[in-house]
Amino acid sequence: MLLCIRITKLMVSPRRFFTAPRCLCSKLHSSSLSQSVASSYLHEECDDFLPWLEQKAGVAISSAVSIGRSTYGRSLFATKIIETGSSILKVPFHAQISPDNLYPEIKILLGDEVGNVARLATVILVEKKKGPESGWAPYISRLPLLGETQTTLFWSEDELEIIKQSPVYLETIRKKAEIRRQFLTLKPVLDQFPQIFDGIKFEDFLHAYTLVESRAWESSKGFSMIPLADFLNHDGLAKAIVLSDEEEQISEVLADRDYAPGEQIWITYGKFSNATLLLEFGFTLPHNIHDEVHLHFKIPSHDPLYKMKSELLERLRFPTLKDLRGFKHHADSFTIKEVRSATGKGYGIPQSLRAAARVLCCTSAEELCYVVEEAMENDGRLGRRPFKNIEREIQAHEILLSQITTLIGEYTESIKLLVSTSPAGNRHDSRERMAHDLLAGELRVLKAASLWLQNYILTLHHSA
Ligand SMILES: C[S@@+](CC[C@H](N)C(=O)[O-])C[C@H]1O[C@@H](n2cnc3c(N)ncnc32)[C@H](O)[C@@H]1O
Repeated sequence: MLLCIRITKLMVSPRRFFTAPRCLCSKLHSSSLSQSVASSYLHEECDDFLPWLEQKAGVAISSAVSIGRSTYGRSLFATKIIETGSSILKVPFHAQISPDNLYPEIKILLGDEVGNVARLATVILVEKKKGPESGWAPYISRLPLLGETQTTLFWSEDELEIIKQSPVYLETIRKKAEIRRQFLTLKPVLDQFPQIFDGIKFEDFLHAYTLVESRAWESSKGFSMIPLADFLNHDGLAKAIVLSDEEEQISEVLADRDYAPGEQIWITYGKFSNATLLLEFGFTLPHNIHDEVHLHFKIPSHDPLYKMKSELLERLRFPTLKDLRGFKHHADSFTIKEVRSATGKGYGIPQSLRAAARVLCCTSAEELCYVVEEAMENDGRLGRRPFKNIEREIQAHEILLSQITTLIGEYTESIKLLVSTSPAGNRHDSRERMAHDLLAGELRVLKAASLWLQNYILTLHHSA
C-alpha cells in the first residue's frame, strides 16, 4: 500500500489538498474504532523515537502525539487537545525513506524493470542488515517481523483454500508470482553484494516488499516510508489522510475531528474493500462499506457470436485504476458494490455490468449491431439503454441474476464450512476471522445485488 498517499494507493497530491469540513466532526466522532479503542494504552517503549526523528529531520515533527500500543499494534495517541483542522504531524521529505536511499553502486545495476516498491524493499533490507549501525535503526527495528505480517501473501495453501471463492485467492497467487519474478530479476544484482545479502531468501524479500506496500505513500520521490506517520492505523470512517506538500517538501496529517488527550488518532488508508485490506495490509474490518464483488463473464466457446461479443465486452471493462495511494490495479472484470436500495430505484448495480448482460443475451449479429448503432446515436456508451423488447431486457437481467445466485450458493457453503471447522464454532484464529469478514462482506454485496435484480425483473414482468 502506499496508503492514502499510501501505497495500495496513496494518492499524494503535489500540494496540500485536504481540509476536513467542519460538518464531518460529529459524524466522525461516532466512528466505532475511534470510540472502542481510545485511550488505555499509551507511550511505552517508544519514548526515544520522536526525539530521534526530530534530530534526523532537524525540525520539530509533532507536539501533539505519542506512540503507544492498541489492539492493532502501535498507534499514535493525542497528548493534548487536538482541534479539527490542526496539524498533527509534519515529516520533511528528507526524513523519509525512499528509493533514493538505495546505495548508488546497487542502483546503477538495476534496470527499469525493477519497480519503486522493489527498490524501496531493497533499501529496507540493506538498513535491516546494518542493525544498530543504520541511521534508520529506531524506525527499522520497530517494523513488524517476518511472521507477524498477516497479508494473504503469507497464508498457507490450506488457509488460502478457505477464501477460494473470493478474488483475493487468485490475486494472491498472481501477486506472489509477480513479486517472485521481481526477486529473481534482482537476485543477480544482490549476489554482487554478499556482505549485505548473503543467504537472502525469497521470503525475506517478500517480507520487505509487503512492509513497503502496507506502509509507504506515493510522492514525487516515488514511494516513501514516513516514520511516525506510519504508526497511524486505519478507520474506514476517518477522513484524514497523509498529505504531501511538494512546495514545502513535507508530508503532513491534519486532524479531521477534535481529539481529547489519550485518544487514538486515526486516518484512512483509502476506500478499500476487505479484499484489498487483507491482501495489502493483512487485516479486515467486521463491516466494511467498501466491500465489493468481481464478476467475470464467460461467453460459451460454442456461441456463434463469440468473437463479436468478446470484442464488445472488452470495450465495457474498466481501464486500469489508480488507488488513493498511487498504486495501479488492472480491472479485468465487473465490480459490484453494495446496492443501497433494493427497490430498483436509485443507485443499482453498475450500468456497465447490465450493458454486458445485454450484449451477452443477443442471439444474432443484427441484434449486436443494433446495440452498437444505438450507442453511436446516443452518448457512445454501449448497452446503456434498456432493450425495447421487454422479454430481452428480462433475459439479460436473468443472466446476471443466475450468475449471482450461483455465487451466493458457493459463498454460503464456504462460510458454513469455515464456521463448522472452527473449534466449537468459534473463530479464534485471526486468519479465520479475517476469512469470515471477507466472505461475509462479499456475500452481503451479492445478496443486495440479487434483491435489486429480482425487483427489477418483477417490475418488468408487471409492465409487460
Ligand atoms: C501503517 S501500519 C500502522 C501501524 C501499525 N499498527 C504498527 O504497529 O506499526 C499498518 C498496519 O497496522 C495494522 N492496522 C492498521 N489499521 C488497522 C485496523 N483498523 N485493524 C487492524 N489492523 C490495523 C495492520 O497490521 C496494518 O498492516
